[in-house]
Amino acid sequence: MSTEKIPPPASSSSSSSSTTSSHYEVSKGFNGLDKVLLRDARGSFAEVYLYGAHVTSWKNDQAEELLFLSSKAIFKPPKAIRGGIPICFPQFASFGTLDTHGFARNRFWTIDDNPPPFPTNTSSKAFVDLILKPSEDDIKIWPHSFEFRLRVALGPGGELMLTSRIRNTNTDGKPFSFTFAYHTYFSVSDISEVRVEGLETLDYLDKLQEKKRFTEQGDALTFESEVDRIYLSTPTKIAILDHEKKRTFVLRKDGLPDCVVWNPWDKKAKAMSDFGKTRTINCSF
Ligand SMILES: O=P(O)(O)OC[C@H]1O[C@@H](O)[C@H](O)[C@@H](O)[C@@H]1O
Repeated sequence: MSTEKIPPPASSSSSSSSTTSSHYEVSKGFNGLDKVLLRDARGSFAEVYLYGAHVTSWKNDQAEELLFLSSKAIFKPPKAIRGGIPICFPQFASFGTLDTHGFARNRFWTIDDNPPPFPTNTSSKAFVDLILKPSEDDIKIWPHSFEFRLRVALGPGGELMLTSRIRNTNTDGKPFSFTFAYHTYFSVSDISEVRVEGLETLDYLDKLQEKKRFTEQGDALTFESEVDRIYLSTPTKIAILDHEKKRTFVLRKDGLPDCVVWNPWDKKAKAMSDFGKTRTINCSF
């Protein structure tokens, strides 16, 4: 994910650290939960809670926050954090028997300082590798053994890069299938001023109409009421244009064909005790 923008001036913020590596710092966050801080040489920043491997902040080199994090977010297990980037695994939404969006977003992940090498080397100097393995209780509700490795990195231009590697470690060699999403909440100024480009002419399942299939007609997707759709077979590049902020989020993805666009609008947002406001657009892959 990256942004293109005409930036206003802003000050930078700092946070005290308790552990450091050459690539990240570990610090205490809300309710004493551990969080990892990433900073690059140009001043871009990301914050990742080990609870859920949840990215809760991504700032550009002007210290502008790019993700929405609800002011009412509850940083307390087993509740998932509202905003940022929840990881939905092994189930997206209610596509299965597990609780909505699976359990990875409300488990404690650990830092993996010795991950298997990546096929291509990234030039990032600010990154962290996290890992989740199922507990015995997890295996009772989802009977598969796995290793989920997530790398969160800041790219050379301050881009936020997430890479997931999921390995089947079932001892009997049994395959498993899963659904997965980065459930990113982007911070936008006024949702009525936002357009999403790259989804036009595509088919989508409308979750507000019993997942019926429709074809997107407009030049770009705009918002006038609640939207909750799964766009199918989407391109590798999608853009979110925020006219008021004069900012464009450019989303690039690989290996994740579908794209979920969700905005709860006022009524649904108010019904969620941990939501706060609706100036957000949720794009999940
Ligand atoms: O409240 P949760 O479990 O984080 O889910 C938030 C939303 O997640 C979206 O992906 C779903 O399409 C919505 O229907 C849902 O309300």
